[in-house]
Amino acid sequence: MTVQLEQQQVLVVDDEPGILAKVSLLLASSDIQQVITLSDSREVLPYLRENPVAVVVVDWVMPHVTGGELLQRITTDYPQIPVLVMTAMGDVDTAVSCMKEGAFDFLTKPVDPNRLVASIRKALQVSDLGNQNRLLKDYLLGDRLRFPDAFEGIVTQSKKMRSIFQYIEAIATSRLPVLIAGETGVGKELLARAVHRVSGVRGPFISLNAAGLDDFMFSDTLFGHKKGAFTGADSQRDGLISAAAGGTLFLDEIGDLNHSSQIKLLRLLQEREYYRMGSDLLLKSDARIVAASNMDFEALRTAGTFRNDLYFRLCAHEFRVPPLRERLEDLEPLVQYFVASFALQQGKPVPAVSPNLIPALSQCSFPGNVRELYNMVHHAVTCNEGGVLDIGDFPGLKPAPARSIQITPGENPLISLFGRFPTVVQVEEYLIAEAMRLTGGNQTAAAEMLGLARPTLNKRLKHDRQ
Ligand SMILES: Nc1ncnc2c1ncn2[C@@H]1O[C@H](COP(=O)(O)OP(=O)(O)OP(=O)(O)O)[C@@H](O)[C@H]1O
Repeated sequence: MTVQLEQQQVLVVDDEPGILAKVSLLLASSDIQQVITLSDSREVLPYLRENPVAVVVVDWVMPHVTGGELLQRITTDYPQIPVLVMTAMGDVDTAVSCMKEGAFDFLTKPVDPNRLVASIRKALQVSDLGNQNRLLKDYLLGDRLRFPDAFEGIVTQSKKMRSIFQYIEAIATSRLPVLIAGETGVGKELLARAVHRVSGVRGPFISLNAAGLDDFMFSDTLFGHKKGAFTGADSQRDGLISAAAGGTLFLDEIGDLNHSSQIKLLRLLQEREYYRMGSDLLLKSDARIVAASNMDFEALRTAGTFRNDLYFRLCAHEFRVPPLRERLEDLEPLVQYFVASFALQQGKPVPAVSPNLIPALSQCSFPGNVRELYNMVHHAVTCNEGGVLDIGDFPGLKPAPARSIQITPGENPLISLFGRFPTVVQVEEYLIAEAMRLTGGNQTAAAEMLGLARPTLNKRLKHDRQ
């Protein structure tokens, strides 16, 4: 769950544009890419309200809002953001007062480039660690979600699923791709929609299923084409990537993508740029990519059918949705939810669910996962007329075998002793009788052996004699 350095924004504030340009260049050449500069200190607080900034570097002396005032506001309102202060006044008093106010570091102008880069790197690490700590704390503190509405319609009681919800919240502000793995029908698309909702982007959620698309179909559907690009291209097509502007592009069945399409997708992910078919005009995309597949990527990569570089681009954030058979605690709430919604759709009273049904369903392996259960319940509710949904409403479903424990006498000393597995009362009686026998009837010694008070043993013996 690490927050990648690539996405961590460094905000540099100085009223001298020349210094801002120098610092940007220095940081870019030191592989710190996400640098935002502001020369008007009045814009800093509004910017922080809207953007996930990891580190702030401020000049101490600035018109309008001074570095000191900013430092105070940031350390109060955003205690998780380390603030580095730069100042031309290398005096001890300023250094002491800004460190007292909670600055992360203090750098004297002209700033030594190596020292500045080293200090920002350290601050980024601290910020990243802070993020992880907060996430971990949230996780340990329990089940709380910050955006429960985003997960509405995903029915679950599974801890594994709740951890996925928390992971989705943790990566919400990142714009890096997300890869969702899991068998068919586990709910990958539902979770992709949750990623979209939690991230709060304004654009739409656009879905493209890559299964069975050849390179031409994939390119045309995703990137669109220019009018006249090929026979039959009577008008321009914008493509789904254009439709997903400012939103999320969900690429389903990504493991099916052929080699040429993989290269085009890789370019889109690396450069955030693409061409419509038949056009030389380079277009930009800001859509967030969420991809899903029910295939085993390790096997695909080993077999050479899926490019390693594309995989590593896609899996900046990655999670696996467990199959239904690994979260059987979800069976009952899902059945109840589907029964109620299908009955409502069909204008029927909601049938009761027989207590035998869930144990019987628990025997199924559900290769089609929640989708398979959905279809089974749909069929059962449609056919049911008795008002109670039972095993008979599910073709081929067998009752769960009665729970009987077979123990052979040789395997268990209790069975050898009692002839069958004894009850608690039988064991108590046996223990008391044995203690009395071994102590020659001495109740005090027997009570001690049994861990009982003597009056208790006495009472038990009297009771047994009655
Ligand atoms: N936890 C859930 N609560 C309610 N409905 C669910 C849940 N999980 C899955 N479903 C339903 O099951 C069906 C399959 O879900 P979805 O399409 O998200 O699965 P998928 O993993 O994307 O499948 P595929 O790999 O075949 O594309 C949908 O009708 C979805 O609404």
